[in-house]
Amino acid sequence: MSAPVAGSPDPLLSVTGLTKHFPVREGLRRSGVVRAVDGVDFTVDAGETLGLVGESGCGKTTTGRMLVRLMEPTAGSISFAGRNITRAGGRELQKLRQDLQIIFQDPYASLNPRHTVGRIVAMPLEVNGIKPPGGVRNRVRELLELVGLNPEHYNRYPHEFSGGQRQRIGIARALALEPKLIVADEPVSALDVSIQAQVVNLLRGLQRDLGLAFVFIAHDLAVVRHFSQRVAVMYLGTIVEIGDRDDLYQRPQHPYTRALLSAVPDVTGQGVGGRIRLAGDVPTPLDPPSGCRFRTRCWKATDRCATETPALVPREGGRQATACHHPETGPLASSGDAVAVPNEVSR
Ligand SMILES: Nc1ncnc2c1ncn2[C@@H]1O[C@H](COP(=O)(O)OP(=O)(O)OP(=O)(O)O)[C@@H](O)[C@H]1O
Repeated sequence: MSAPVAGSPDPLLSVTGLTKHFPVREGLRRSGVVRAVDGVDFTVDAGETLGLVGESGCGKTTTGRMLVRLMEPTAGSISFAGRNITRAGGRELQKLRQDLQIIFQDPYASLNPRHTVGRIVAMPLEVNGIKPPGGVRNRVRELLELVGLNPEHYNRYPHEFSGGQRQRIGIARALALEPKLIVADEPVSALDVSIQAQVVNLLRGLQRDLGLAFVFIAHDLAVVRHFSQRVAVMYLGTIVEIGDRDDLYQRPQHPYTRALLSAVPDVTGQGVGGRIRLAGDVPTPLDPPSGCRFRTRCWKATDRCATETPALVPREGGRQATACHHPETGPLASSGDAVAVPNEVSR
């Protein structure tokens, strides 16, 4: 297990060896385990955004849910504001839920259709017995305004709002308890592209004005780039690369990060980094490849990659860390990288 990398020595959130395995059963018999998250380490500073990116199924949502303790980790530890919260329960967990909030991908599914917007946003205050000085109603109106909604719409129902407005309602609810950190799980993926930028800008403004920290989960590297100071790239339950945003986008060292970046369209419709194309499907987390999990799709893989699991090694003066035996060193080409095909490596 490596130490958390590339953050400050006094982070708000620190995660070490975080693991979630889901048992798979056939009848009453346990037949295997889904290694959804398999020993991840990272830190988040107060007021900072860490972007968590990777393809579908790599363990982003599971990680996010463990952070806010909606899911129990199988192993590893989570510390928040200097306290180990991995097994917090009872009143400690209730207090923690005020500091740590989550915004979900599908705003509609997370809003009770039978409750008015006012009631939805007021709910966290009521559940926690918080009585704002000017009253709950005033505080809710303030929150609606803060997220760019009309406070006069207090008595409307979720179905009367557009997708972007519903996500704003979810954000207002998350802000009600004045949290220190918000896990935003694909908060714009379900929205029209034209609305995505508005919601991302709202979150950026809140981060700046309220000093909030975010773990911003997305599969889209372009979205993460606009919002994150640091970025962690996940593959099959592990972090393969983490670093300062500009370093990571300009000089990605892990072949997987390079491949992901080359698939991000730029304004010309070309990949920002050329034409690396990943071969094959993501292997199943029920039976991940030995050694480096990316090796079955990697064009640089050697026999060593099949036998030795690469650790997340700090590079670039500690600002970036990469789990790869054969990291790239140069900047990402602006265009024209060869289409990459993996070596024949046996599993
Ligand atoms: N309750 C569960 N039981 C069994 N397997 C699960 C469970 N929840 C998630 N998984 C599996 O764990 C792996 C990681 O899932 P997770 O939802 O965390 O990935 P993700 O990166 O967030 O994907 P997406 O972008 O599609 O949401 C997947 O293979 C998923 O099928």
